[in-house]
Amino acid sequence: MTGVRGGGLDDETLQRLRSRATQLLLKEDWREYIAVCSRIVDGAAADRRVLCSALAHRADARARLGDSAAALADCEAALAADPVHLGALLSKGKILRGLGRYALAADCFRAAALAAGGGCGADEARELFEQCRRLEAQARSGAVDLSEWVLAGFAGKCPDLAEYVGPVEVRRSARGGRGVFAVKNVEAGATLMMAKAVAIGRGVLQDTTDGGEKMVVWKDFVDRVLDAAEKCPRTAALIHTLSTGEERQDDLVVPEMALFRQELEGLSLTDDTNMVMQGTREVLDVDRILKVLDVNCLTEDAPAADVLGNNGVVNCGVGLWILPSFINHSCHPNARRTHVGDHAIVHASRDIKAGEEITFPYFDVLVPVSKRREASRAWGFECRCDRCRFESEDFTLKQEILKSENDLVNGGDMGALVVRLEEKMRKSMVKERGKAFLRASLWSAYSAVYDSDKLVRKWGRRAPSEALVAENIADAVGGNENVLRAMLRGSKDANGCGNRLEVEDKVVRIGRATYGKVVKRHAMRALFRLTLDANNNVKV
Ligand SMILES: C[S@@+](CC[C@H](N)C(=O)[O-])C[C@H]1O[C@@H](n2cnc3c(N)ncnc32)[C@H](O)[C@@H]1O
Repeated sequence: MTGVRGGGLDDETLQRLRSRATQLLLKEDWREYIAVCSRIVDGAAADRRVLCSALAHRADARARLGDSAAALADCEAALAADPVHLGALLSKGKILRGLGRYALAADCFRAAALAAGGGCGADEARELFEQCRRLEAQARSGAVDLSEWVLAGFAGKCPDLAEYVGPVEVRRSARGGRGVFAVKNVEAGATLMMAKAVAIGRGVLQDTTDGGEKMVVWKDFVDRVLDAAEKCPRTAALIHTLSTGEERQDDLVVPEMALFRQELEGLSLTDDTNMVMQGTREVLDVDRILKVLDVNCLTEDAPAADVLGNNGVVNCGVGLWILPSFINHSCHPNARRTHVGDHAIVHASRDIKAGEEITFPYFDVLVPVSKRREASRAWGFECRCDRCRFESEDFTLKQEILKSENDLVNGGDMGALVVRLEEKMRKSMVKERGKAFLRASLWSAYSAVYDSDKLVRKWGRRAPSEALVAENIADAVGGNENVLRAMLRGSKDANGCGNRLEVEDKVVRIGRATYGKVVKRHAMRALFRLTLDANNNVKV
């Protein structure tokens, strides 16, 4: 005779359901798997052991589908029945880790390690406990070291990263709407924030890819954002804080910083924030999300972005990162971002003073002011940064700037252009910052000279050295790969840039401003090699 479980499942049925669940698990058919687990849960109410493991398994599957709230509810139900259930503790810890609640996750893994004793699961629990402690420290300090991974040639899984909100605050910006501001002085290279994407769309595209494949990546990405917003009220609330591009700038609400911190529960939020958290499900429709994505998506191959660890694969990567979405554009930027897996790390690309607005370039800023104006209009705004104002309003230089831009378009001897511009700047006593702005704008003329042995022979003595120009631009426009490459090349004959040690220091400084302090000095050399090897059309 077969035994009958309290809730009505006999042994034979239970065995059948378990075999079915194993098949579905192997096929990763999570929806069916959840349905089978639910049948076991419903039928095994009186058998605590069976009930708890079915709940823990269902929690795992629900978490895989992104339904963290339902997954956590399953874990709580299992732990209410058996507070030291190993599977439920591990599942709960993993879900909390995924939500960035590292301290609570570490508590679960500690309890799981104790529950496992020396037996099966103990090593995994201890390892997860250590990982969550590391992530918790990262989330507090932002201290990350990617050096080992870089030195290993980005082999293996990319390092685990936490979310981090550094010394920054969202405030009203003079550019209109909101912007992100430094709340204390920040050194070039320092991490300002680390954000995990709400969702990412990636495709490995051929060089010849047409728009169709990109559309598939985009559609897939949009579906993921919609899914994430539907399943998680916090994600929906965060998306709701972003601009759709249709509001009056003055109507845009400045969100509380607490909203961006993962350890949201436990913090006291103002009524405004609570209202945002509670009221978003109703107002966050597909149409609104699409508009938000239009204004706020970042692409991995954009200017001011480095992707670490893609090992040269041609990638089309688009994503939504909430806090970085509040960063405005400037042609005189002070920040860059590094993409590691699904995380965007934003760092200072030059020294930033407390109170200064954090900006990164939305488009290539090593081009003349007229081109930048076109690009900002395509984005739907008029850039009025100090560099744009200097280049469009300085009366003494206006003619020279126009002529240089024309020469650039029409081709010809770029050496003559560079020497004439340098002469004009010298005569007009343009300050170092102004020189940097103009050299950055006419960067393609300068690099055409440095790239050509013939032009260097012809104009080299009258044009400033490559390293000197690179250093000058990096001081004003911030470190970036083009400037770094020029500094690396120019440092071999860095006349005017100091002795060997001084030049080496300058190279490292620009390297740090370009890649951030997440890569230490000894590992930066590997990135320098990649920078030098990269083909010439690498982004800013
Ligand atoms: C990713 S959002 C940046 C945050 C936005 N300011 C807000 O309040 O939500 C991009 C939008 O910000 C505005 N923006 C960004 N940089 C700007 C700039 N330099 N000048 C004027 N508007 C800018 C534009 O409306 C742009 O479409």
